[in-house]
Amino acid sequence: MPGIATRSPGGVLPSRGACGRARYPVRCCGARRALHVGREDSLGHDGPKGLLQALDGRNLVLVGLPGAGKSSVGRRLAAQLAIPFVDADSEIEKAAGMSISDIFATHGEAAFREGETRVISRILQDGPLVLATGGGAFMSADTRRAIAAHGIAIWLDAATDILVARISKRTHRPMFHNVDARAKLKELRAVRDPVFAEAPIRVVSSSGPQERVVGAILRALRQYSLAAEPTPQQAASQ
Ligand SMILES: Nc1ncnc2c1ncn2[C@@H]1O[C@H](COP(=O)(O)OP(=O)(O)OP(=O)(O)O)[C@@H](O)[C@H]1O
Ligand SMILES: O=C(O)C1=C[C@@H](O)[C@@H](O)[C@H](O)C1
Ligand SMILES: [Mg+2]
Repeated sequence: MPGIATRSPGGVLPSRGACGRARYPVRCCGARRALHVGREDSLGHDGPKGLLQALDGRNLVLVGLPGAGKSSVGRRLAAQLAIPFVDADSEIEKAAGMSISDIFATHGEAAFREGETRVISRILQDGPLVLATGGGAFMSADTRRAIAAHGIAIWLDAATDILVARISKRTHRPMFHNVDARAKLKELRAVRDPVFAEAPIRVVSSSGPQERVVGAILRALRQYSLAAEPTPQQAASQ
């Protein structure tokens, strides 16, 4: 789309390993680390530093339906980890110099999607950071590949009733203009959930304090990193 600039060319980014699962240097204190999973201190004994080390500079990329909490929970997650937070929708609006509603109205959805893929590809190169994607971003195979190469996709999922309640308080998403929010969400869910399910981590974005969802993400990340195979170097040092 004219007007949506990227600092780097779009397309698939150089891979650092298929989904990266087996390449995180994670087993720094071996199985003992598993004891920390599920405790109140979801960051574990060595706090954000240890988790970030385990993630090896990868971005944490929130995906999920509109209203799942990608932006609001993502901002809190980044604050806890003391890494930058970037919202892809806001970056697209900044790059285009207009709101998403205006992009849809002026250029159409296909042009928005092209711009979205390019902008996300560019942001992923600036990690480690927490990236909140737009609700439809993960549907792009190019974007999924770029996320797998540079980060970990975390599917924030929520019950339809919860999403409807959250969405009906907002007016800034063109997809929900003049339509029945529940029907639209069901339609989106049918198409998108099987694709969101490709994300290696799924966390339920329940109602209640957003900090609880952040805690659930941190525990899931720790579990995920614990499940990874140690690199040969780590195995040697254990
Ligand atoms: N866990 C939660 N508990 C209560 N309210 C929440 C929770 N998560 C998000 N919300 C609220 O739901 C609304 C939608 O959240 P948010 O904008 O973060 O969703 P999103 O996934 O970024 O949506 P979009 O794809 O449209 O950008 C906000 O008003 C936010 O405060
Ligand atoms: O679900 C979607 O397709 C969208 C969600 C928003 O985050 C925006 O990216 C845009 O409104 C499209
Ligand atoms: Mg958002």
